[in-house]
Amino acid sequence: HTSQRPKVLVICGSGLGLLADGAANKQTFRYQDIPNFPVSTVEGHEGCLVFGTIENTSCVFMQGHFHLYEGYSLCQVTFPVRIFKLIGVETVLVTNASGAICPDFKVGDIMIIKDHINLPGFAGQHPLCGPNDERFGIRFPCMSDAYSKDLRRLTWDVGNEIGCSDFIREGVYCMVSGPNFETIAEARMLLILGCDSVGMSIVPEVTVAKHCGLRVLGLSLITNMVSLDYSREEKVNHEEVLQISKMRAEVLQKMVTMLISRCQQQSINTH
Ligand SMILES: O=P(O)(O)O[C@@H]1C[C@H](O)[C@@H](CO)O1
Ligand SMILES: Nc1nc2[nH]cnc2c(=O)[nH]1
Repeated sequence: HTSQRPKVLVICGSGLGLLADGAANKQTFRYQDIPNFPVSTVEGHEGCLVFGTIENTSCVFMQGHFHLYEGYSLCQVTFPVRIFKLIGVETVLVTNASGAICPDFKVGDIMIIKDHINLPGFAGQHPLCGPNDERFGIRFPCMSDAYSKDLRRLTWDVGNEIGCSDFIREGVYCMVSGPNFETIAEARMLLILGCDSVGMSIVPEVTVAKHCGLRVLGLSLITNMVSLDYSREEKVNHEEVLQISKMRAEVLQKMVTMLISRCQQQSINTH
């Protein structure tokens, strides 16, 4: 149904579907119309695939991704990554919303993901469990460089250029399965473990992307501060997450659009 053959996949997290707005020549398909594609069940995830171009780079945007807490297996959650690998995608830009564990972070910060902790993976919920499909990658992939250093550096440069260096951070993202937000004891544990932010997504997709040789950049929008203190009265909710995503969507869109066009200009080919 499309002649576009994207080189870049952008996965839009909660409330971040607007990231596709920077693309030209758009063609949109609903997940529900694509055979065997999962459908989005969470508010803030439109459930559409948008093909388009940024400068001369062909891209595809997933407006909404899938979560364990929706009842999907990790095979279903990561299925689109392998589809796009087969279509010819080389770079994956994942975005999501997360809560700050690092007390120095602020709501509205954009955290460049330096590394992650795959907490469900520790408990055997891992997308690469089962027979290894050698067509995609090796049995024991290395994850010590999951997030491209070149793309992280480029993100700092782009952030400085568009004047948002004040709210760009870099840190370690931890995935939990959700759907509940953290207890205070859990949040304190995550701080001790070295996590800077916590959320419910993208680690399975990044793991599968890295396994099949894709280059990955991860940007996590800090939508709330996670309570580390029993005396704190504020309570996090999904509406607040969506509200902050909406507030930052425009700047993130500018950043993503510039990053994609810069990648093309500099033709960074290292993974
Ligand atoms: O889908 P992402 O990871 O962007 O969104 C986070 C995790 C939950 O889906 C939701 C909770 O508010 O935000
Ligand atoms: N687990 C988790 N996911 C989030 N997504 C957005 N904020 C949060 C949070 O505080 N905790």
